[in-house]
Amino acid sequence: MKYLEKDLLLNSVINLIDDLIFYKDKDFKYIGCNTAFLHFINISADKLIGKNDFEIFDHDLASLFRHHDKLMLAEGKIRTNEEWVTYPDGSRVYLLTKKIPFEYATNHIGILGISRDITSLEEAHQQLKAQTLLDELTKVKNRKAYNLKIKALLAGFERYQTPFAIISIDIDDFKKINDNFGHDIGDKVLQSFSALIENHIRQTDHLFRVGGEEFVILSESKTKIDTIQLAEKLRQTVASKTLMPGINITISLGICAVIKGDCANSIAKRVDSLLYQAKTNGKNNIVFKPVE
Ligand SMILES: Nc1nc2c(ncn2[C@@H]2O[C@H](COP(=O)(O)OP(=O)(O)OP(=O)(O)O)[C@@H](O)[C@H]2O)c(=O)[nH]1
Repeated sequence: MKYLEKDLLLNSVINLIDDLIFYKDKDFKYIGCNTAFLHFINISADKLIGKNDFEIFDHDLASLFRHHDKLMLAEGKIRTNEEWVTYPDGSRVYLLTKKIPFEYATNHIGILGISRDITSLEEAHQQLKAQTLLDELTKVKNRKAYNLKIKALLAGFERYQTPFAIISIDIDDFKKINDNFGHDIGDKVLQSFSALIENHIRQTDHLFRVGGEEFVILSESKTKIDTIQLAEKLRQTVASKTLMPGINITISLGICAVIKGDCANSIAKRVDSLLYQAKTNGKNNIVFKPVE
C-alpha cells in the first residue's frame, strides 16, 4: 500500500472512532486530532492546530492537561488517568485518558492521547457505591458508612482539632413493639422513626443505623451544649409523635464529644456506657459525659 493510501486509511479509521484522539508536539501544541475530539471541544481543526491547551481551555483545565502531559513525558511511558473534566461550555464529563510518547519527527517526542467518555459508567459506579452505604430498610446510612465517617472525622480531629460529637440512640422496649404488633409493623416503625430523625437534624449531623434498633448521630462542628440540646430535642420529638396508629415510642440517648487520643473503639465504649446509664436511669432520657 502506498504512503498516501495508508495515510487516508489511518485517517478514516481514527475518524470513525468515538474516543477522542489527539496528538501534540514537544511544545504541547496540537498537531492533529480526530473528528470526535473536534466535536467534543466544539472547535474547528484550523483553530486547534498549532495552539496549546492554554489557548483553548480555561487555565485550570489547561494546567491539568499540561500536568499529565509533563508527567507522561518525564516517565517516558504510557500513562492513564481518570478524572472529572468541565469543558468551557459547562458540560461535565468523566474521562479515562491514556497518553503515550510518540516520535513525530526525528528526535522529537510528542504526546499521543486517547480519551474515553466513561461518565455513565462512573455515575453507575458511584450509585452502586452509595447503595452499599445505605441501610436497606430505613434508607439511612449503615454501619459501614458509620465506620468510614468516624474514621474521616477522627482524622480531621487529629490534624486540625475539628471537634465532633456522638449521639448514640436506642429505641426503648422495641421488642414489645414487635411482640405486640408484629415484625412488619416493627419495620415500619423503624422507617418512620428514621425519617423523623432525618427531618430534625442538619446537614452537618449524620444519622446511621448501626444495629437493629440502634442508631448513631455523628455531629460535626457543634459545641457540647448544642449537641445536648439537639439530643434533648430529638428525645422530646420522638416521645410526642405517634409513629404508626396506636404506636408511640421513646428513646434513650448517650452523648459524648471526641477527646484527644480517641479512636473509634474508645468512642463506642464511652458512648455505649452513657447510653447504658440512660437505660438504667429508667429510659426516655439523655446522659452525657459531664467533664471532658
Ligand atoms: N421489626 C424489626 N425488629 C428488629 C429489627 N432489628 C432488631 N429488631 C428487634 O429489636 C428488638 C430489640 O430488643 P432488645 O435488644 O431486647 O431491646 P429493647 O426491647 O428495645 O429493650 P431496651 O433496649 O432495654 O429498651 C428485638 O426484638 C429485635 O428482634 C428489624 O430490622 N426489624
